[in-house]
Amino acid sequence: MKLANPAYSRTLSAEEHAAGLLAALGVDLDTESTRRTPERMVHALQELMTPRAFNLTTFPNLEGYTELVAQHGIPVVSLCEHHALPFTGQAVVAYLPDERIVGLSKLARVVEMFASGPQVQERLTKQIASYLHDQLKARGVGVMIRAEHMCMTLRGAQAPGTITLTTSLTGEFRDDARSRQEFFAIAHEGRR
Ligand SMILES: Nc1nc2c(ncn2[C@@H]2O[C@H](COP(=O)(O)OP(=O)(O)OP(=O)(O)O)[C@@H](O)[C@H]2O)c(=O)[nH]1
Ligand SMILES: [Zn+2]
Repeated sequence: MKLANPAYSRTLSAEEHAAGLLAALGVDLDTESTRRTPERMVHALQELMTPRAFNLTTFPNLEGYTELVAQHGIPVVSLCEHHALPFTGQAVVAYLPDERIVGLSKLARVVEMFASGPQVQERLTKQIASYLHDQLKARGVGVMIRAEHMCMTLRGAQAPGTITLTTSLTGEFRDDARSRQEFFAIAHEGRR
């Protein structure tokens, strides 16, 4: 990862920037333990910002399954775009199939795809729902995320234990009161 900075006559590598940042904050980078810290820091951030590639495999809904399909406990690991600190939690993803059903593992992969990189929880939640709605041509998609933001539990407000809950509903989940109720009942049932 190269970061261009017009203030420099050449392009500094992300590693050099990391070393500069840590040194400016007073971290001694001249010990056996910290010598490779800038490199590790860049790799760690790259890991958090790079989603794994996958195919969104779907199958024909031959049985005409029309009820809700829901998955609980999908891990959410993302970076708050305001502080570049992690926020982590779990997602519930549900959809009402029409002509296609999705490979179940793909729900977790879609969450990872949008969670990778700087985010806000509201946008993440909405992106997952909109993407699945469009790709599956589902009758409805519901997403609920519960997450802890390190930027407000470890520092700043220092409010450990706070959990932020966001939801995004499309199609029948948004427009039909019964479907919406069913989504929320199922989403809260899986609460851990
Ligand atoms: N809406 C939303 N806000 C977020 C999210 N992640 C972090 N934030 C908030 O972004 C805000 C940034 O506010 P600032 O006042 O600029 O930052 P700050 O001075 O570090 O504020 P404190 O965190 O209150 O110490 C904070 O209130 C964070 O809690 C998110 O996913 N969604
Ligand atoms: Zn933050």
